[in-house]
Amino acid sequence: MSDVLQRLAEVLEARKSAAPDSSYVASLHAKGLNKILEKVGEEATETILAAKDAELSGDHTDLIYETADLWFHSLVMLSHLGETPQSVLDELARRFDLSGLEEKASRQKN
Ligand SMILES: N=c1c2ncn([C@@H]3O[C@H](COP(=O)(O)OP(=O)(O)OP(=O)(O)O)[C@@H](O)[C@H]3O)c2ncn1[C@@H]1O[C@H](COP(=O)(O)O)[C@@H](O)[C@H]1O
Repeated sequence: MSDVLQRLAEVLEARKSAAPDSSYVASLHAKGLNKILEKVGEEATETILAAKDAELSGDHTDLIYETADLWFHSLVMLSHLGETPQSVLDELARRFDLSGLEEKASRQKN
């Protein structure tokens, strides 16, 4: 796993037992899954709008910023449910390996 994801996952985990008023992530955990999902939804919408603007303007600053917000809140959601970013990376790796094998098999057929 990327070092940043690993370190961030550790902080998010620690925030689960922190006092709600001590940090933003602790306050999200205290408010519960619905609040976290609301934030994921909001950030997804903001990312879509930023992508549309990026295409028109060629400026990707907001696109990167909003995507970071979306990834971050998705990580809080995973952490709240007892999951880790490593599980998602493993799934992506599994699909990547699978598609690599399919590509090889189709090359062998031709
Ligand atoms: N990466 C982030 C991160 N990205 C975004 N955010 C917060 O996510 C929120 C984004 O929501 P919005 O854009 O809707 O802003 P808002 O209006 O302030 O949010 P709401 O009042 O609507 O909830 C902002 O408050 C940002 O500060 C983050 N907060 C924390 N982190 C990381 O999480 C770690 C733990 O954070 P704390 O729990 O705050 O210590 C930090 O060390 C950072 O590494």
